[in-house]
Amino acid sequence: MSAPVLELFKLSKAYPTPKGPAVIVKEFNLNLAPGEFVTLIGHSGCGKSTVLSMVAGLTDATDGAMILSGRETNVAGPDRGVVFQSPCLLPWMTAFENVMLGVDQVYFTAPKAERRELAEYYLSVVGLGNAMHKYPGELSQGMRQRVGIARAFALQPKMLLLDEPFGMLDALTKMELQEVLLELWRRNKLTTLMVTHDVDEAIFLSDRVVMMTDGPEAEVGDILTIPFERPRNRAAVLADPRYQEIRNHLLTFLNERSHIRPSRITPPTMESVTVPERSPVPGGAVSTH
Ligand SMILES: Nc1ncnc2c1ncn2[C@@H]1O[C@H](COP(=O)(O)OP(=O)(O)OP(=O)(O)O)[C@@H](O)[C@H]1O
Repeated sequence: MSAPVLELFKLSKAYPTPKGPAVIVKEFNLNLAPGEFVTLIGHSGCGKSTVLSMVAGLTDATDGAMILSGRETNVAGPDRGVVFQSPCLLPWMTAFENVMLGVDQVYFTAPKAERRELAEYYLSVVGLGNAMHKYPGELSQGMRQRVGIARAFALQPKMLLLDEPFGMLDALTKMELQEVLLELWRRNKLTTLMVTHDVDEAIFLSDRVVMMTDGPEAEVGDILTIPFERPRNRAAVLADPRYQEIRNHLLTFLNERSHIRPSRITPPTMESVTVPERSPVPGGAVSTH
């Protein structure tokens, strides 16, 4: 088996408070294999974004280690493309210019024509072939998020990090952009870590879904492997009898088991880096909010 692209070992984050440190995430362990698509789900405020932000190098870990492609790191870099809920585009620049901003910085030694080609290619792939010279104010929210996705892919990072990228979109646009993301991910084989509140989105997109325990001191509570073949067809996935079982497993965790801390049951050792994967069990509700 190939070496993991990302290894998180006992990653922890605490914020100072007048009453002492507030430990948000404690000893978070996870490995991502090359090209793997992993989603993080958990209750609101449990620390999902904190984990993603530490992986992005935007938040310092208080403890633990993060190894990216075999090297320990704790700073941000163009090897990780990040997409947030809102793409934060510069309003005085066109979609193309917004994408070029990052491309010019990362590939400053490449000829201008190649850099333009890169930006144009990814803007076309996300469906903005005819709108790339429009300003953010002239684009819908879904189109702006397409720019955000194109911008992340155009940097050709080693990893893609997504923090609820479709959280502000209507259901139809969300489904369209999930397909766009999956197609880009398939073509680029990018190792991806995504935070979502949407259980169905997690199932449709992921190879594995990581369930976080409730905060404070949130950790990996359970991991479920999603067995559906790729490329995935939404209708076929929804019609698969395993779909409801998987969904129920995730919802049962969120409703009944997210307060249970595996590390307090099993002493934290190197072995606990790989949380045992459980078979689906019945249960049920809708999202992690
Ligand atoms: N700079 C900070 N200082 C103190 N506490 C913080 C800071 N940033 C985040 N927190 C706390 O860390 C906890 C986890 O926040 P985080 O945004 O990671 O959760 P989340 O699971 O992504 O939430 P949501 O699903 O609602 O987006 C929250 O209780 C939050 O208040």
